[in-house]
Parts: sequence; structure tokens; C-alpha cells
Amino acid sequence: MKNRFIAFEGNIGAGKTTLVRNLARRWNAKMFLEQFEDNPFLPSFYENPEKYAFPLEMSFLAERFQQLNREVRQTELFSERIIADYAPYKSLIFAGKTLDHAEYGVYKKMHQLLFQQVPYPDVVIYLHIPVERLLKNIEKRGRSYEQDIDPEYLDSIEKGYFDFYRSRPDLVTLVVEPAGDDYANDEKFMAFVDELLEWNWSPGRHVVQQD
Ligand SMILES: Nc1ncnc2c1ncn2[C@@H]1O[C@H](COP(=O)(O)OP(=O)(O)OP(=O)(O)O)[C@@H](O)[C@H]1O
Repeated sequence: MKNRFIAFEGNIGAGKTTLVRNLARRWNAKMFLEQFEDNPFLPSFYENPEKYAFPLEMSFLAERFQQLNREVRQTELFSERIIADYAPYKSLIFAGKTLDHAEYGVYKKMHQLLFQQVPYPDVVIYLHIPVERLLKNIEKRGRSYEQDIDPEYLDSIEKGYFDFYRSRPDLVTLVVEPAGDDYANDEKFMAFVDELLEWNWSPGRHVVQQD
């Protein structure tokens, strides 16, 4: 199957999880979602980022490695589509913003060691949403620990993704700008994603706009 393993990426509050749930239903695909609710360090991290960033990043690293390895390998023998609401490099991008230089050095080595064994998505679709809209989404969903999130933090995460994509022209990345605020529940947007996945995309970053 062309484009069998698809991951969706995007900033905090972009709408990845809602979209992935809807697409999994639409395609009858196997889905796996990031498990951040169980991470005991996340609320503490938002209170005191300097103290909790390293344990937070290490715990996300372990969790995501385990999940990707388990879920993707388990289905290697089957032909069904697999979709995820994060890509294997997600934590690397966040860690580049949350850790200090020395901590990031250690983290990066661990990430390289672990993730070289993990299957990469055939295509990653980055959902590019303006920061003002992210802030509205974050407010609306109301997770208490995210309510004081700094727009500069969101800007820096977005920059982290774009720097990463520039440094990895070997990966197939579609940067998509959805039309409409509720695109993740919109049939038209899902049909647009269907069309995108009919193509054989060359490696590199492609910016695609929904009409
Ligand atoms: N590696 C990480 N380092 C720091 N915080 C992280 C990391 N990964 C996830 N988080 C935090 O966990 C929470 C959930 O993250 P994420 O962006 O994946 O989901 P989301 O905001 O629910 O996405 P969406 O709205 O697009 O479904 C956010 O508060 C995010 O900042």
C-alpha cells in the first residue's frame, strides 16, 4: 500500500488528535495516539520548566519509543494503514526548546540510539495553524496546566519544527494549511487529505494549501 504509515504533526492545540481519530474511522485504519495524560511530570513542567524539563523529556522519550516500536512492528505483516498523532522526532523538537545545552546533548544521543530502530512514517503531514488560533483552541479545551502558555513558547516550537524540516530533506513532509477553524471535523478537509495521499511525494518539504 502506498503511504501506509502516516503521522500528523503540528504545534500544541493544532487539532492532531481529533483529526487522527476521525481519519482512523474514515479509513478503518489502525491508530495510535500520544499518551501524555499519564505523564506525571507534565503539570509540574508547566509550573517549573527548568526543574522538570529533563525528567519530562526522558519519560516522553521512553514512552514514545515503546509505543512506536510496539504498534508499528506489530502491524508490519498486515497491509492496513496506520496513523499516529505524532512523529518519532516530536520529542527531539520539544527537547531542543525545553532543555539546556548539556542536557540536550545527552538527550539527543539517547534519541539517536533508540530511534534508529524505529520505523519512520512514509509521510508526515504537519498541520500549520496560526498561534492566535492555537491559543483559542488551548483555552477552549481547558487543560488547566496549559492555560498560561506563552505565545512565544508556541512560536519557538513552530520554529523548531521548521528548522528540523530544513535539516531533513530526506523525509517526506507535507506542510498543510487547513481552511476553517473546525477543519479536524470537516469532511471536506478529510477528502483533501485523501487526495494528498494518492500522490507519490518526493522527499523534502512541500507546502500545500487547502482551497
Ligand atoms: N516532549 C515534550 N516536551 C514538553 N511538552 C510536551 C512534549 N510532548 C508533549 N508535550 C505537551 O503535552 C501536551 C500534549 O501535547 P500535544 O501537542 O501533542 O497534544 P495536543 O496539544 O493535545 O495536540 P492537538 O491539539 O494537536 O491534538 C501539550 O501540553 C504539550 O506541550
